[in-house]
Amino acid sequence: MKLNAAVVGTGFIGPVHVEALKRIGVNVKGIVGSSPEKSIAASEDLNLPGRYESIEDVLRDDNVDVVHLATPNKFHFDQTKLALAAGKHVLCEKPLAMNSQQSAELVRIANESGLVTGVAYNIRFYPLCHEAAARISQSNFGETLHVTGSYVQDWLLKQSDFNWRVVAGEGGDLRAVADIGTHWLDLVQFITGQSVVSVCADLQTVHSTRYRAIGATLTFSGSENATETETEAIDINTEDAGCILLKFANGARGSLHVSQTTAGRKNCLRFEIAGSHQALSWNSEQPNSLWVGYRDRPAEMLIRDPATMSPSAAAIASYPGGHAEGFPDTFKQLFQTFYNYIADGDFAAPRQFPTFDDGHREVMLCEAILKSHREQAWVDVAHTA
Ligand SMILES: NC(=O)C1=CN([C@@H]2O[C@H](COP(=O)(O)OP(=O)(O)OC[C@H]3O[C@@H](n4cnc5c(N)ncnc54)[C@H](OP(=O)(O)O)[C@@H]3O)[C@@H](O)[C@H]2O)C=CC1
Ligand SMILES: O=C1CO[C@H](CO)[C@@H](O)[C@@H]1O
Repeated sequence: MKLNAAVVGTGFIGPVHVEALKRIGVNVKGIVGSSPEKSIAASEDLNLPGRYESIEDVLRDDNVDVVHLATPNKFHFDQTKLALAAGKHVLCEKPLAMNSQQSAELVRIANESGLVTGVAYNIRFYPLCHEAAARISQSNFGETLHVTGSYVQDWLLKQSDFNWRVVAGEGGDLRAVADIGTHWLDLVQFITGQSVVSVCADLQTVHSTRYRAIGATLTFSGSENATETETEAIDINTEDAGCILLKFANGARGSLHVSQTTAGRKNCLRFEIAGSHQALSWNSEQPNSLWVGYRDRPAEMLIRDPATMSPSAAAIASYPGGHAEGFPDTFKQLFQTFYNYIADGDFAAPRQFPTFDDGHREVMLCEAILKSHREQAWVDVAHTA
């Protein structure tokens, strides 16, 4: 079954979606941005056939089966509702919504619609992250004891670095945690099969004022690339960094450090998961190797290779060992899993991709983290819709 897609959002990640969809043979009909001119220019740049001027144009097109939402966070709720009302399957970028009232409503509407919905927690789709999940589910790993790690970047280090994410009204009340910490939290819960049930957070705003270049800069473009020198001062109420203690459902303990102000760390997610017999450690900047630690024999470095990995990990690796796969491949593998599910047509089957339920749980987790920081106390994570 050949499916047709359209992408909303022409900035950093929208074109990544387009590229990944083309690689798996999905027919991408067009892309839309914030204005008719930008929408048409982006479709032309990406060699897409459609000339949509707005999301409404996309939703009117009966030939579009799936809509990808790659817009700033504050648009996800309304755009998802519109797309579902128009009968489109939806793959939404993270975080699913700005708050848990919104994300709960999206779960409800999605369930009632009978359509297929997912959230782009792409990091799960590094093959060695699936391998870690497969190994932890086996008895020789033992019980999960501790889960530690970090997600750190440097693109918001300078006071002159600016992006819509730093403004609460655009990205949400939580920023570094909701923008990148949420990937780590989704990932370790996916790998361990254990939910985070309680959190104790301490967050830090490094720059309580930032300077926005008049003529805004795009994600990852760097303040030095801003074309205008004139700036305006903006008060910032969102966190640049934070530390969070974690309790998992099985009693395991953990800690996460998140920062968008760590010089030299470009986009670095690390985890170490200690079990009662083994430990596993992985770094997104060297994603093709997974460290496996033992008490009574030398540690191993497992190299991404479909010939030696577990079946679930081999299934999402397209290239033989030694042929590095990375960030763009994670979107390809996520989308392949999502589109295969739609094409198979059995929507009662288990979903092997991040769902709106997962996205909603992440939003509730973020809210617990913010509450914990504000109260300077442990907070239990709500688990109801
Ligand atoms: N899974 C992942 O690894 C990643 C996920 N993300 C997520 O993707 C989303 C987008 O982030 P990113 O690409 O970095 O952001 P950018 O700011 O780079 O791009 C957002 C784009 O959306 C466009 N836009 C704004 N409003 C609308 C609208 N109403 N309708 C259609 N388009 C609109 C913007 O247009 P204009 O340029 O005119 O402002 C811009 O081109 C966020 O939710 C983010 O969290 C982001 C990066 C990586
Ligand atoms: O989801 C995300 C992951 O990484 C980006 C960089 O690649 C982020 O900043 C972003 O929003």
